[in-house]
Amino acid sequence: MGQSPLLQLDDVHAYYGDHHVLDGITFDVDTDEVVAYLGRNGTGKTTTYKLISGLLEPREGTITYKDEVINGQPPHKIGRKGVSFVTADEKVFPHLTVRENIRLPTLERDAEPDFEYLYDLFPDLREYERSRAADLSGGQQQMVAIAQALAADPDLLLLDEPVQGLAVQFVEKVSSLLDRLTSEQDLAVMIIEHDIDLALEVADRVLVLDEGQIVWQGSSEELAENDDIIDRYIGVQGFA
Ligand SMILES: Nc1ncnc2c1ncn2[C@@H]1O[C@H](COP(=O)(O)OP(=O)(O)OP(=O)(O)O)[C@@H](O)[C@H]1O
Repeated sequence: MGQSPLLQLDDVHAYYGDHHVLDGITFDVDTDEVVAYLGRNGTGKTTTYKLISGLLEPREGTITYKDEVINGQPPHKIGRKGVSFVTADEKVFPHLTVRENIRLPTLERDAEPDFEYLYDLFPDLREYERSRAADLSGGQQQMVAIAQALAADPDLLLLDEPVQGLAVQFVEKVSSLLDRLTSEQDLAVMIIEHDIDLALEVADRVLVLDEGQIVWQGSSEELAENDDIIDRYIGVQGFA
């Protein structure tokens, strides 16, 4: 018998009021893989992250993480089990310093983040560690948000459009960062990304969501050769 996946969603449904946003989604994520979660705006990708991280409860279906059903558990409990969610907005506390922001997830534990490792991943942050997050650029704030998520020593990192609106050199940094993280740690990453080229570059596997259903899944290589799926469900939304 093989090892069970890190994360399993089985026939998961989610609603906002009467709005049926996720209509029975089923997928697995294994440790050490980067999974791109693609689809047009408003199809339910962020909602899926909210379910996995406990911000929203599925109306039907099960979410299993490390062999435990986690539906309905509060976010702080799921966070302690190893799930870190980097949201697309409200990334950092602007009035806190970089170092204080990074420390936040470990405040209630008896542990300090491994600042040396984090500053080695993000050298800019060592230089700005005493600066208020508000004084940093958008790309630097994004690094703070990812460093903060990593400070919790996650097993599953959920990234929601991590390079949206950022400069090309930052896009390259995220790509090499994910390579490094998955080779150095037992970490699974899901990434919501509208830049299809970046998604295909960083991901091992791709899930495509449309109207609340997973309509395609396969390797990045398979998707790169499947113009039909790209045109129908993803479209060309790269950053010029
Ligand atoms: N808090 C909320 N209350 C009501 N409806 C919501 C709420 N959040 C999202 N929705 C709706 O649920 C649907 C799915 O939203 P979601 O944010 O999950 O999509 P998405 O695939 O992440 O989109 P995008 O790529 O634009 O971020 C959309 O129709 C959205 O308007």
